[in-house]
Formats: sequence, C-alpha cells, structure tokens
Amino acid sequence: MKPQLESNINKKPLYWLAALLLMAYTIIVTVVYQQVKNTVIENKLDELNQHILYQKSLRQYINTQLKPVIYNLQKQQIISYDYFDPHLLSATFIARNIYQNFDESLDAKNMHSWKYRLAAKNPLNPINQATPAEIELLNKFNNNHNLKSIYQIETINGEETLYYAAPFNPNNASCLRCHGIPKVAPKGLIERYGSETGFYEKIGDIRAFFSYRLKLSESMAYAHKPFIAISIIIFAFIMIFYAITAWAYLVEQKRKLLVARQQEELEFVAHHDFLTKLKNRHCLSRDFSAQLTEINKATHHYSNLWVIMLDIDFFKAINDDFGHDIGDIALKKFGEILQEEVKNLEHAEAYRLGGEEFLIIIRNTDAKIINALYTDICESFANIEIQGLDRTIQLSAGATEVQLEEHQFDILKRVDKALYQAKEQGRNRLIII
Ligand SMILES: Nc1nc2c(ncn2[C@@H]2O[C@H](COP(=O)(O)OP(=O)(O)OP(=O)(O)O)[C@@H](O)[C@H]2O)c(=O)[nH]1
Repeated sequence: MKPQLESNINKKPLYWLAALLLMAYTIIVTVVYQQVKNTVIENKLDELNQHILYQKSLRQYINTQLKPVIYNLQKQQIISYDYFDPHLLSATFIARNIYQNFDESLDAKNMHSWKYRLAAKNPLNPINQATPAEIELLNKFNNNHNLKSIYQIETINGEETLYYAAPFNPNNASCLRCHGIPKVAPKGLIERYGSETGFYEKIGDIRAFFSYRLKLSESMAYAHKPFIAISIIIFAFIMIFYAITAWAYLVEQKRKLLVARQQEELEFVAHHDFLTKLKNRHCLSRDFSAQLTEINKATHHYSNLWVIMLDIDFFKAINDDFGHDIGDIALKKFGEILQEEVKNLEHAEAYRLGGEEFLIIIRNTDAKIINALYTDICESFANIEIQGLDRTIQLSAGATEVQLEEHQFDILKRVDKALYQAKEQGRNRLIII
C-alpha cells in the first residue's frame, strides 16, 4: 500500500502561516482597540470641555451676579455684615452641590458621569480636604502658575480612569475676607466652619483646584459592540485568507508529490523487472561498473567480488506442462527467494537478466559461502508450494571471483561459461571457475 499523499505533505509552512496570522490578528485588534479607546477619550474630552465651561459660567454667575447682590444687601444693612451662608456665598459649595444633584440624576438614569471634586490643602469645609496625592498636585500648580490644567489616564483600584484637574485662580484681596484672618471673616462663616481651618491664606497662592474623573470602562462599554463586530469581521477575513492559501498550498504540494511519485515509479520501472521486482539488466550494468571501480581502488574494507549466475533447469517444460501463468508464479517466487537471501548478506544484490536467468553480485566472500548460498537457494526453491505445480524445480549455477582490472564483459562471459558447464554436466549443480 502506497502511503497517502496528504500524510507526506509538509504542513509546517501552514502552521507558521497560522501563527503569523494569529500574531497579525492580535496586533490589528490591539491597534483597533487603541483607536476606539482614543476616539472614546476624544469624545469624552469634548464633553468635559463643556462641563468646564458650564462650571466656569456657574462660578462666574455666582461671583459677578449673585455675590454683589448679597454684598449690596449687606451694605444697605438689609442683611447683616456678619451674615454668611455657603448656599448663597460660596461658589465652591454651590458648584459642588449642583454637580452632586447632576451626578445623582445621571446615575439614576444609568448614564455615566464625570465625578466632580474640589480639593484644598486648607479648606473651610472638611469635605474639600485634599488627599496626599491632591496636595502634591496642588503644590505642582502653586510651583508653576503657567500650568493651567492636567489630564491623564490613572488606574484606580485596577480600573482605568480619565482624570482632569485645573487650579482655581490665585487668591486676591477679596478672597481674604473669608480666608484671611478669622477676626475679619463674617461671623456666620465662623459659626458654620469654626476658626481652625481655612484661614491665613496668602494673596497669590492657589488655594484649591477642581477635578473631574471618569471611569473609562463605563465609557468604553458603548464602544464594545462595534469593536467586537470589527474584530469578528477581521477574524473572518483572516480565516478566509488562510483557508484559501492553505487550500492552494495543499493542492500545489499534492501535485508536486504526485509528480515526484510518478517520477519515482518511472525510475523504478526503468530499473526493475516487472514480474519479479528484482533489478534488471540495465541496472546490473550500472551497478557492476561501480562495484568494479571500487574493487580496483582496493580499499581496506573491500577484499573481493563474486558473481553467481543462476538458471532454472528445464523451465520451458514447466511452461509447457503447467502453463505460462504457473511459470510466471514460479519466477516470481524465485525472485522473492533471491531477494530474501541477498538481504541476509552484506553487500549483495540480485538481478534478473531475462527469462529464467538471474545473477547475484556479492562482496567480501569466498567459494565456501557461494556454495552455501547456492544450496540455500536450491532448498528454498525446491520447497516452494505452487498450486498446480507438482514438480521439484532445480537450478544450475555458475560462479566466479572477479579479478583486478577485469572488464565487465569478460567476467559475465566467464560466469556464463561456468553456468554452461553446469548445464553440460547434468544441471542441478554449481560450477565455480
Ligand atoms: N512463464 C514465463 N516464461 C518465460 C519468461 N521468460 C522466458 N520464459 C520462458 O523460459 C523458457 C526458457 O527455455 P530455455 O531457454 O529453452 O531453457 P530451459 O527450458 O530452462 O532449459 P535449460 O535452461 O537448458 O535447462 C522459454 O520457454 C521462455 O518462453 C517469463 O517471463 N515467464
């Protein structure tokens, strides 16, 4: 049975291609994901800008519209000079509360919101107390007044967040009314927050900053569906490409293997006998020349070369008495016996010269071994069982040892002569000359 062509195809290039495409797919998907993420971030930053503008408008309204009205009422003593209520007079308080309401409304509708926060190192209201990280950022703003904002991606509890922070304007004289010396601060303010913190600020210092934080995973959620769809489409394209390439490769490799196998078969047919599958006369002449060249070099592992010519006795009679088909079977069996015998010998090869004539070339042997070989072959051949053939088949053989610098033609002539002598002397024997 010939092995299946498919199992002989080298599939390594296909595995490499699969690995390469998988790598390319991973890179493409990562790039696409990054692109989607960047787009989400850009959209969110646009949204944030609107928040900032809104917050600034709100603070502007409080500082330029609301507070002057209250101060005017205080001036007219309609409201006491010591009156202070953050609901009316603290822009940070009002902004924080409005944002809190806004956040709660968004959360109730499951809409993802930016979380607004104020942070001060020395706040009146403890709710605005800066964390160590925020204090560090506040110091950064104070050390560099040109730094108008920062935004960065920060991982909080293993979750990516988009963070934006911007400083308030540096303190001016009017700020110090509430953040200077407690003595000059409105009594209402002291009553509410005490005089421990929030005071002794200096003009020019940045007292606080506001920040917004957004969970990126929540914002990315709405981009997941298109991202997965794009990933599936890219995967499908890659799979189709791989399938077509693999199919074309397999077809081409199969074709190449088929051609190679046909060439091998042609080669075999050209050098072997069709019936016995032994090497043929054409092959003998080629092999014999090579062997003679070797022996003439007289290398140490190559002492001598022997040739045995074998011929089945009265083979015509077998054909005539039992039929040509039985004769064919006998020749085939004989070929198998020779093949088996030479397999057990080192450096031996059997050939069919034609008809019922065969030849064996053996290296490194002697007349004793040649005799034993002939006897073995005769015994094996005598013992074969062929249905419809009830005759013991015998063999005649001639053998000779190759001499140095001898020509192939002369050796074959001598061994043929030995065989002829065996026939002449009554067949069923080996003659060595
Ligand atoms: N069945 C079969 N017969 C073959 C084949 N090739 C040659 N022969 C026959 O082998 C026979 C050889 O006959 P001969 O040359 O007269 O030799 P022989 O009958 O063996 O007699 P000796 O060699 O003198 O013992 C012929 O009848 C050929 O037709 C083959 O491939 N198959």
